[in-house]
Amino acid sequence: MSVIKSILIVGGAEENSHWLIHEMQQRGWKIYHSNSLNKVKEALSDPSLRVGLVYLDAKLLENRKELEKRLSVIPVKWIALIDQSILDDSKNCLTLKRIFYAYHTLPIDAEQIDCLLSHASAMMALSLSTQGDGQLPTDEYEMVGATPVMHKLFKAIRRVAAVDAAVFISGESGTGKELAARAIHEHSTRAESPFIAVNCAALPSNLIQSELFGHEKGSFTGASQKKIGRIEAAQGGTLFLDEIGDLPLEMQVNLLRFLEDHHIQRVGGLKEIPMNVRILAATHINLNKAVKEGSFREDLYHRLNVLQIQIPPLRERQEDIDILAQFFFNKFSNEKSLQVKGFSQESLALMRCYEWPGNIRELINRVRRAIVMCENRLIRPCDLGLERRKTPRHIMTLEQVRDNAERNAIKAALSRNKYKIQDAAKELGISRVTLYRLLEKHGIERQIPSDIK
Ligand SMILES: Nc1ncnc2c1ncn2[C@@H]1O[C@H](COP(=O)(O)OP(=O)(O)OP(=O)(O)O)[C@@H](O)[C@H]1O
Repeated sequence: MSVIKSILIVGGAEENSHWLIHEMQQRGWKIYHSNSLNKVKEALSDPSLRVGLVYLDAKLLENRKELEKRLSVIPVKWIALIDQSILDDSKNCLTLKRIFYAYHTLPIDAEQIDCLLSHASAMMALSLSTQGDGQLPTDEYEMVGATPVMHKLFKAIRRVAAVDAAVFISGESGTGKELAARAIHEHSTRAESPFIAVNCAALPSNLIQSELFGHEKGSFTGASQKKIGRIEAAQGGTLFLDEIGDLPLEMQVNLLRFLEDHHIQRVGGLKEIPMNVRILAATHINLNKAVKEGSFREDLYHRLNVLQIQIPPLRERQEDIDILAQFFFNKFSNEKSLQVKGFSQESLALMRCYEWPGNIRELINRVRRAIVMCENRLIRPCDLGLERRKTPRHIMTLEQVRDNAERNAIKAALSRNKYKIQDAAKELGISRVTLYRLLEKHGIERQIPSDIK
């Protein structure tokens, strides 16, 4: 699931801050609001606080040094809410650059702020995790994601977790269906009871009945002991039926019967055992199609499909790739005493435009492999096995083409202007702050020019 979400909001005229607080609460953030930087004690005791929003007006900027001092001791990534005119003063720009993760010019666009907050929050959690305090850009179920589509997913998970109906989780292989199922369980009132995952595709056909429903001693050759089945093991908790589309038709009938009357009978047993189990099911195949083709029972499909959760493929949330790659890098890099510090810009760029047919599972494998194979400070495309997979120019998205053009123009302007930010920005027709932001965005190395040190 997403970062446990708390924000500290500082300042703002009453009506503006009320509106902002309301909008952010709607999007699942927990808010601490203070009119003054002196009164943020309560927020500081919340370990999930990773990001702060401050209305940076001319009054606050009057005592710039004091402001910088106060902001920098609060361990969050700061986002400034500013009037466009603040950028006219180069000293303001410096303060923005030094202290803030990002800024947003008023009026507020709640969607954009939500997105900025998610990124800042995830980046803060990443820095914390690299400092070794074990905090990650996730909650305890380790679902990383800062994009709007992942936000929607986290919200949906919380919503379905609050009720007890069956949930059908769909998504391509390796997208995180099981992780989502665990998150639903952990957020539900059943969290203290067992979560049992069954991969229906991996059950040997002759043992499915006994695996799911259990058996009594001596009920068939080899049944030397009584065995509790997976359904019974989930008593009081949640049963996750993965790859449900692979369940043979005859087993589908038995499962349906259990879903309808909430009782099971062990193989060879006579007793009807009452069950209290919540069912979550998933598949990567199109079950609608399977129903039409007759390989999946329609009545069972409707029983399982009361609520739906759809997990997006990785290629539809490219903006999460950097965070995910860094997350897995942090997770696995202690496997090799590390010379390796992270990813080269080229690797990150290639990862962003790669299709990821195996989704997050493939990303994990490639990052793990790269950590082992890498002989340099930074992981290169060849370490990831992505060097020949560069998306050919003719199928680049417009966004990628724009990105490349932007990066090249900035590099050329910097080099023409001897890396002087002010001159390069002037030539490019943008403010210095914008140029700093773009350097950060494209990971372009820079020298701090003497005129703004
Ligand atoms: N959002 C996420 N953040 C971090 N790790 C993730 C995320 N989603 C998935 N993973 C990791 O990716 C791997 C694959 O996830 P999972 O097994 O849940 O996928 P799945 O969709 O159930 O796969 P399959 O269709 O093959 O059963 C797991 O190691 C899981 O921990």
